[in-house]
Amino acid sequence: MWTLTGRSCWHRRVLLSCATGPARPQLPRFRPAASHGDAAGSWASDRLCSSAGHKEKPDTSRFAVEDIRNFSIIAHVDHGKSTLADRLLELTGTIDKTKNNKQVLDKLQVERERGITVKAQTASLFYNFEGKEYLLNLIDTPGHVDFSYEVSRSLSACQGVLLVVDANEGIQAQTVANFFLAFEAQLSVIPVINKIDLKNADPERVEKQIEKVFDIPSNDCIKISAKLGTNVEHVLQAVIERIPPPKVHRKNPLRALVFDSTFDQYRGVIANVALFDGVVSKGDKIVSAHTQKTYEVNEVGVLNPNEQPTLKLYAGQVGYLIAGMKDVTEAQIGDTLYLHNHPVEPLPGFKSAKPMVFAGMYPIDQSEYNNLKSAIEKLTLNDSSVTVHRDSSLALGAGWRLGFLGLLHMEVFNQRLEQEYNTSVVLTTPTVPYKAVLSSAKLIKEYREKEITIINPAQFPDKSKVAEYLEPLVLGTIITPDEYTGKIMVLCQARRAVQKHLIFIDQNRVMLKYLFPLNEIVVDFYDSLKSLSSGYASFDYEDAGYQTAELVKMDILLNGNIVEELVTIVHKDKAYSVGKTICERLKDSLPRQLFEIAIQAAIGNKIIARETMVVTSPEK
Ligand SMILES: Nc1nc2c(ncn2[C@@H]2O[C@H](COP(=O)(O)OP(=O)(O)OP(=O)(O)O)[C@@H](O)[C@H]2O)c(=O)[nH]1
Repeated sequence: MWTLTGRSCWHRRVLLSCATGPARPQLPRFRPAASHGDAAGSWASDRLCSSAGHKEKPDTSRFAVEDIRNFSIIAHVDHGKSTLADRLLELTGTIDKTKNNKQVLDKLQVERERGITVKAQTASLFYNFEGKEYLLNLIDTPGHVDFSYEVSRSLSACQGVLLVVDANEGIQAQTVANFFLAFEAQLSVIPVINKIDLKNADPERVEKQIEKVFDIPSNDCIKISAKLGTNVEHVLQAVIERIPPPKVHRKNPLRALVFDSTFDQYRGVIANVALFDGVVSKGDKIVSAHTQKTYEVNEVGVLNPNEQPTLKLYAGQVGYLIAGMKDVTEAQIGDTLYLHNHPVEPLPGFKSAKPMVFAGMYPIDQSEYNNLKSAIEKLTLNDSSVTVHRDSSLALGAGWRLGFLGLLHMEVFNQRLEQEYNTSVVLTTPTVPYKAVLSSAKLIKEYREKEITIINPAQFPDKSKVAEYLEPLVLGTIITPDEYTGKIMVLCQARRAVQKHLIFIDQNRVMLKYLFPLNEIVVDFYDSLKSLSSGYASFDYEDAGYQTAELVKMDILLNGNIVEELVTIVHKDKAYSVGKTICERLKDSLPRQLFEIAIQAAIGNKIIARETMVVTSPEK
């Protein structure tokens, strides 16, 4: 028998060693880290081109609404958004042309290390076209499905998009998802076929795909090499000619949408704003429609891509605003800011992000609780798609249960906490949000709702209280060369998926749509898909509601004691295989002990799997 202290100590070590979460989701290739000192936010500043004259306060008053274009770059992962952004920054003189300009807008350390964009980034470009100067506000967006909330928010500040498609890979799953985000937002779409310099590039085939899938005439496509700069000037021309200027009224009272925000230790909240009406200047008194609090504006400016103070910001422009918001809860993404004494109808804002996975997060040491709390608050200001609930665990103490848009999102958030806030955390195994429909009026009264969402498996309500359990569904899109279709169908069936759609997007590429239980794809589906299609299939998914499911709670016991943090919810049909796998993995990963440990998986009182960790003799 363990003493309580002894047990919880040992128990805690067990959790630390096994609470590493599941296998990594789709991790893109690793680019070398940026040089030392490339802290978030500082990287691009020294690359601002002084010869372009924008180091002084840019005067944005000279841009009439007709001279402004607001656009995003959207694409599947790795199709070249950030590289195209680099070339656009160079062509407009925003940064010097040097060989070192690689993904300049990917400023975060995590982005440069992983070679992916996780945070949308804005840059205001000043461009002279046919004797007239334009203000082009560009927002570079992430491609990975876990960061699609960044894309949809960015689109709210835009009238058009550059839809970048790789000339070799063609349309992929995130190309389709991102196109429909832009289409639903009624934005002008300019298709850009990138990487035409590649040996296997087939831009004509990709043009046909774009025509077939998106109904965009093939001669609307611009064929470029962002890497070499080929035809990139045509992209700027198309932005000016094909994207309409914003529809705004400068004479109306101020209406500004907060579409993103960051926290600066010294200056407080920096809100990225798109002005739909009016003008805002330093010294103005503004009100948050969300909190009704009044603030004085300390600074306004454009992002070039670093903050460049200006005298004013005018309707139609995209920029930033600092107004002494010190508390992170004051700056809500989606909020409308207006002038004191000039209330306006708030802008629609954004649908809140729907977390797809939840995991417990705890400080390694409880004395770090307050530091971690403040770090999480600041980081969630910059990443509003993370949801936070207070939680506690016997072994790990006080902590939180955080909701993320996917496992890569969870990893990136964790990495940013470490890199930007110098914290270390324990993350528990992620779970998807199940629901339970309560069975009686008495229970509904007790819980104050008919349906409860279970974000912590330890709180899975007993069957006696429940009319039915529900599991979350997603509609998955898979694009693959035809030769892998059969194997992919088998994989999908094994994941309890139901086929909804199959079309050929060209002679040998298929687009499949399947309804999946979210739980079946969240951990290792993408890895399996990639390995059985030799890396060629791509995958994206969107929320598709809930379905009734036969769910059971599976306890994991170590020497007969339930480990609350390892409780899992599983579909009844998969309980045996999941229980067996967990026991085997625990046996391999737990630290060896001087006593035998029985590792068991149980449903109620019934043991369904068991492994035994044998005694290791102490080293002589
Ligand atoms: N050959 C060639 N490679 C390119 C071109 N454009 C981009 N690349 C390469 O493609 C890879 C991905 O480019 P990125 O610009 O990071 O792609 P992205 O779409 O921003 O990636 P995410 O932000 O992770 O979605 C990098 O290795 C680039 O150097 C091109 O025109 N030709």
